[in-house]
Amino acid sequence: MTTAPAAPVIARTNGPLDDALKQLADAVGLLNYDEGLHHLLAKPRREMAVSIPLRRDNGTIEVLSGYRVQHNFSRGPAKGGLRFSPDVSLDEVRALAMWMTWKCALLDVPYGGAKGGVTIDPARYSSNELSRVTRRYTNEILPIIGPDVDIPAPDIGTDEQTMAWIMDAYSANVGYTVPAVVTGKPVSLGGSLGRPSATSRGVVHVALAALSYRGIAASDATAAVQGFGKVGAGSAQFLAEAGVRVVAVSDQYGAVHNEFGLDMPSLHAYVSNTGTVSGFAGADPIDPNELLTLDVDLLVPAAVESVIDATNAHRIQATIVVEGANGPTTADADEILRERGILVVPDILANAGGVIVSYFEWVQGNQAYWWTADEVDQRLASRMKQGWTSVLDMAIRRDLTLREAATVTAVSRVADAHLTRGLYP
Ligand SMILES: NC(=O)c1ccc[n+]([C@@H]2O[C@H](COP(=O)([O-])OP(=O)(O)OC[C@H]3O[C@@H](n4cnc5c(N)ncnc54)[C@H](OP(=O)(O)O)[C@@H]3O)[C@@H](O)[C@H]2O)c1
Ligand SMILES: N[C@@H](CCC(=O)O)C(=O)O
Repeated sequence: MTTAPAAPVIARTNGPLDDALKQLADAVGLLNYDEGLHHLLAKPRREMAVSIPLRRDNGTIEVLSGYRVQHNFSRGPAKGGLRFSPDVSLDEVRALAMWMTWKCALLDVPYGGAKGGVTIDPARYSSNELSRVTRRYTNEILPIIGPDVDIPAPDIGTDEQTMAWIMDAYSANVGYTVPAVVTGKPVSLGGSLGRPSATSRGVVHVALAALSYRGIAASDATAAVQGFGKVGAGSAQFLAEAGVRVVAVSDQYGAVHNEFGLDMPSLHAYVSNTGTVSGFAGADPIDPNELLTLDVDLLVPAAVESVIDATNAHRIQATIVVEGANGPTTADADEILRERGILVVPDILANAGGVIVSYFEWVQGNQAYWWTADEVDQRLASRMKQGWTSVLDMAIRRDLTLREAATVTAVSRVADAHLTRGLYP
């Protein structure tokens, strides 16, 4: 068993579901949809809540809570990550599932939206315990997942290994090997090259486009990145490779700052869950809450929901916020940032790189030829740039924020699918 980490220092507000519903209501208003269609788009199509009994390595028994919410599958199988975090609740998973629907529709990936979660702090459990939790969770949600039904992928607290366990548990149950039941699995089991870095690369593609739109050269730009996991660490690294001066990064327990730019080659020396962020030569520790309000050109929240809220939105100094995380900006804060002229590149566009390459992985399973890492990166870049251009064009044409333009585009595609299929009640 791993050592218990120190208590997190960043406070979170609740209410991602309220934020997701508010964004949908705004889009429905702009699209002039009736109440019935609004209701259809707001309500998840299917939800499952499960209990997960776990015998711990020390012999004691715990019963954990798990969820899988399929918000929509009008455009294809449900799709979305599985989160292991102590903050997981049914409402959080509902919000995340809805955002997956809009993300897939916006980037024209032929999936609906889903999300799963287990209320657990993975840092406090051994790998064997996490394997048992994942396998039992998979067995419980087995009736509603499958390669053409709902396809999980990594999210907070889960990774390639978690996907391998899901694939194994699912395959053992059905009696044959089903790689396409998950994406984000190891390459040795049919995973795609470039999937681990896809979300971060996508974040950086749109971040560079947003900097250019605001007339800021990458080589003159500074950035701060909150969260140093699968999305945040890669974002910091790829921004630095593009010439951006990354002056601060943080994780759940600490943050470091260097006004001359963090020494990214030492990035891999970084150690998480130690109570401090380490491994950055010449960097000073700062309060992680301060990272969000640093005077930088670009802020990339890449950790959890609701970190930019009404209490700190007035103090954000960045010119551009690129949402690497899902739901990092509350609805109240969004309004404040809009009034202050801060450009917010919304999550459903900014962090779509992961699900785009998940789709490549899912499709490649049936192909004779598998794309090289360079081919994956090129295809990803082209879809992200296309997504950025179409959202920006619509925002300018209709005088909308980027979030409104993105949500309106996505919601109208999902509504069209419902109406064309004749699912409208
Ligand atoms: N993975 C994907 O493919 C993907 C794709 C699209 C969007 N996303 C979204 O991106 C975000 C991050 O996901 P991830 O996959 O990078 O997860 P991850 O690998 O588990 O990393 C999460 C990071 O956030 C930090 N963190 C957690 N709680 C925090 C808090 N309260 N304040 C500040 N930092 C905190 C963690 O710190 P510790 O290391 O100290 O725990 C860790 O550095 C989530 O919103 C996720 O939904 C992920
Ligand atoms: N969890 C990721 C990836 C989803 C996927 O690849 O299915 C997201 O929020 O977009």
